[in-house]
Amino acid sequence: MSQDPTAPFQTVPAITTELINLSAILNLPKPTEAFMSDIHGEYDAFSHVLRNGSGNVKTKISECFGGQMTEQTRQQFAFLVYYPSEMVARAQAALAPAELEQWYRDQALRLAQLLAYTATKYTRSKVRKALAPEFVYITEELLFNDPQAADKRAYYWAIIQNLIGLGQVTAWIEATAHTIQQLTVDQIHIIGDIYDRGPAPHRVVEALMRRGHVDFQWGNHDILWLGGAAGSALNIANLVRICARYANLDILEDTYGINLRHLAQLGERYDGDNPAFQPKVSADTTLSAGERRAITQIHQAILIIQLKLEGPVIKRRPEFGMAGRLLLDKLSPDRQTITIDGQTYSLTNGCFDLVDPADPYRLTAMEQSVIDQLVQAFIHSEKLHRHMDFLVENGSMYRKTNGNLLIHGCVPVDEAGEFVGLTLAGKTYRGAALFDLLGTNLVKAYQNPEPGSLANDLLWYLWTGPYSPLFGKQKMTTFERYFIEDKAAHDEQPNPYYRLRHEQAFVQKLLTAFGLDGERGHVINGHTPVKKGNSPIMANRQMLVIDGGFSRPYQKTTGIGGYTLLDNSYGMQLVAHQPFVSRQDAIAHLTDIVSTRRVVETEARRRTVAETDIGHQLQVQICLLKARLQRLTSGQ
Ligand SMILES: O=P(O)(O)OC[C@H]1O[C@](O)(COP(=O)(O)O)[C@@H](O)[C@@H]1O
Ligand SMILES: [Mn+2]
Repeated sequence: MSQDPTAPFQTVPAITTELINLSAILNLPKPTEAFMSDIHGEYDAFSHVLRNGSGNVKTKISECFGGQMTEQTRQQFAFLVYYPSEMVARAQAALAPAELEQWYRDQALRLAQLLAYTATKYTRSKVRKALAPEFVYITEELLFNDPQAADKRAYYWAIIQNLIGLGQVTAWIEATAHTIQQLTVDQIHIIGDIYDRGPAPHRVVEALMRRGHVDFQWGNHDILWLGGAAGSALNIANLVRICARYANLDILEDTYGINLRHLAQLGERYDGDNPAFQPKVSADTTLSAGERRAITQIHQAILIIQLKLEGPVIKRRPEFGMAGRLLLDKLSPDRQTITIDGQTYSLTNGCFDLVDPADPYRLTAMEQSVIDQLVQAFIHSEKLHRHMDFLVENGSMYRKTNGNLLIHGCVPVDEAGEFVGLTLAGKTYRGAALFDLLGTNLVKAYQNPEPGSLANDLLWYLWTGPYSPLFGKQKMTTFERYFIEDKAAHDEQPNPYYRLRHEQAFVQKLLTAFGLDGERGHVINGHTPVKKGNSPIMANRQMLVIDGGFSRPYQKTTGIGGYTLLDNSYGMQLVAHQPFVSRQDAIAHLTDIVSTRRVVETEARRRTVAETDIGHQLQVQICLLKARLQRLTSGQ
């Protein structure tokens, strides 16, 4: 049971002080929340948005310094807050010693002023926790003293002068810039899909671990990795395939210590030039011809393992309703065609030599040993577990926060908008119950890896099952996308949710079904890139789709980088981002990648902490403390 936070306050003075403290907090402005999703391993782009607080740092600078700065100065100063070490290095390289000293003084003063401005929304104790411990004393002195006050001026400047003289100013600038980043956005909500397609998901997780104040809604791609760590062979086959597809196998080998040598040996059985399996890389890739060839081979080997592994799971779990995905047994004897749902398609780029027509789902001895070794490597990767522990501990299938519902994919429904779901042991789980069932099983499967158990099989269902809220489509046409040219066969049929989510009544029904206020809440979704020309704001502003558009391979579809959402005391704003080129480029050209802000909701009056979930908890504590005070003062 969680501890009673009012327990330490038992005497009249202690209760009185705490009551004053809590009531004051309730009156502070509501802290800013940022919502991001579909980061897909693009660490640099994500880190940029984290550093600029979805454009919020720049807004704070404008508010704090008003007309004092030119646009160029403001931009340079903003970049000092985002990338302090790089911007300091730039100044050091460009300025003569005397100019540099002046620069340090100017920047230190500005940073202290901006920090004071961003800190006004918070209690002193919260600000102290956000300060770098080694500079707490100095920074507090700068924060709470006015450089303009005559009697304090000399003291104030002496602190800055000493920081410079003692060679600490650079470290202080870096620490303070990070504190400003942190205070500009209080809580970060990630609506899923940190992993896959991009090169550095592990760095995204590590950045979030460092930063704290973060929660996740698991995305279907995150589930592949969570499931991998829990020993699901199918999840592993899928994620290794995607790593090969996007030339990211080094995440496995170098970051997570998963040896792919056996898989590469198996790959030698395949055609290194098969066009359907060439890695998807940008034109400026540094892959050698040999690497390209090896990846192409691995890609085929692991897809065939995946397709074979699907057979037994689909057969032992008829309740998953996935018999339509049994495809290897539908190949023609010559492997030139396949018949799906009565329609025969010719196959291109086939690679079925290791598929035994008499027993198509049987793994060869080598395939079996490759996948067994991979499963062991995933279960025992210490670093992977550290990252997945963080995702499990701070994550969930959905989240209700300050009246809003956060979900990666969808709430599965039928054409009429009625909730549908998974029937297990005669019981049908739909709506919130479906999420709860899948979430409980996920944690169970993660904590106790048991390949072949229902909980373990559900990890794969979450990735691709027809009623998986994280997938949201009727089927995943992976086989068809590799081997059939006819695009009609690639259709995955999105759940009717994606049509209905444009309607306000439907969104209100969802909110109510999850125990939220249908009139006031919002559903916040990730998962589906917002295509060029489409609006991310639907259902009379109650449905917000914020695929961050970080994924480079998908930027052709979105046309822009994508969206993030900010919710502060004034209301909600949707921030559109341009594609991010690179960290070096952003710093060299001071490009912010924030293009436009669209107001979703404006509050008639500024919202306070009292109107947030935390505020409601504080109000309960206030009631308890008042009752205790009354008992003490009335002598009961
Ligand atoms: O473009 P890729 O990487 O081949 O992936 C396509 C597959 O990804 C999916 O869209 C799932 O990934 P998302 O969660 O990113 O949408 C599948 O529905 C589809 O089959
Ligand atoms: Mn997704």
